[in-house]
Amino acid sequence: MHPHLKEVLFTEKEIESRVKALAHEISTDYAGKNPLIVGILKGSIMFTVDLLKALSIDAQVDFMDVSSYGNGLSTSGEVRILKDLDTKAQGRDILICEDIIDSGNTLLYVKNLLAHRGANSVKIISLLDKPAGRKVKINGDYIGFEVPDEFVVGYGIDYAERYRQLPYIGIFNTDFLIKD
Ligand SMILES: O=P(O)(O)OC[C@H]1O[C@H](OP(=O)(O)OP(=O)(O)O)[C@H](O)[C@@H]1O
Ligand code: HPA
Ligand SMILES: [Mg+2]
Repeated sequence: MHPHLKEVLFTEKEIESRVKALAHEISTDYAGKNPLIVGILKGSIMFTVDLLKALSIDAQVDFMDVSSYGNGLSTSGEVRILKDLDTKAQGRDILICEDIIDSGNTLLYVKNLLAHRGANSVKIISLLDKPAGRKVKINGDYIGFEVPDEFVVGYGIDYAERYRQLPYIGIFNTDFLIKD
């Protein structure tokens, strides 16, 4: 375990098997469709790639970069688009692929935006759900794991751009907070 973590929540093996089960569910539910998987950068990079590899249906992928956390532990509440989709949302079955739903601000914003652009359907898949963090009413359609009210890192998820490379997910030890 990385020395800046308090605890490992999900091992590489546990993540791998949960992602495969989610991919199986998606492949069944979207059979005969060609969903557009929209990965939200950067936290969802590993999850989006692993999910895509495990799908048994045709799908397309695109990315949006939206950010609201900066380098801190709490959301600014203001969601900014840093990179928009290259693909038209109009008429598509969109599956937004996230690493974590915490306050819900990011997903509420992205879901409304894509629905406004005339998508045929917009659903949410998130590897992690932190219900205790919720500030707005939004839920995922597919969830990998529930997490406690702690700041988690690893498998794409960062604190101040660190720990994304870890193949497992754990609780960040706030003794290692960067103070300025
Ligand atoms: O439900 P919320 O409170 O909105 O939090 C969830 C979002 O926050 C994180 O992204 P962040 O803004 O840190 O960007 P990053 O993915 O590039 O780290 C995370 O990856 C989610 O996208
Ligand atoms: O628990 C978290 N960890 C990292 N980034 C986050 N963005 C929202 N919640 C979290
Ligand atoms: Mg972040």
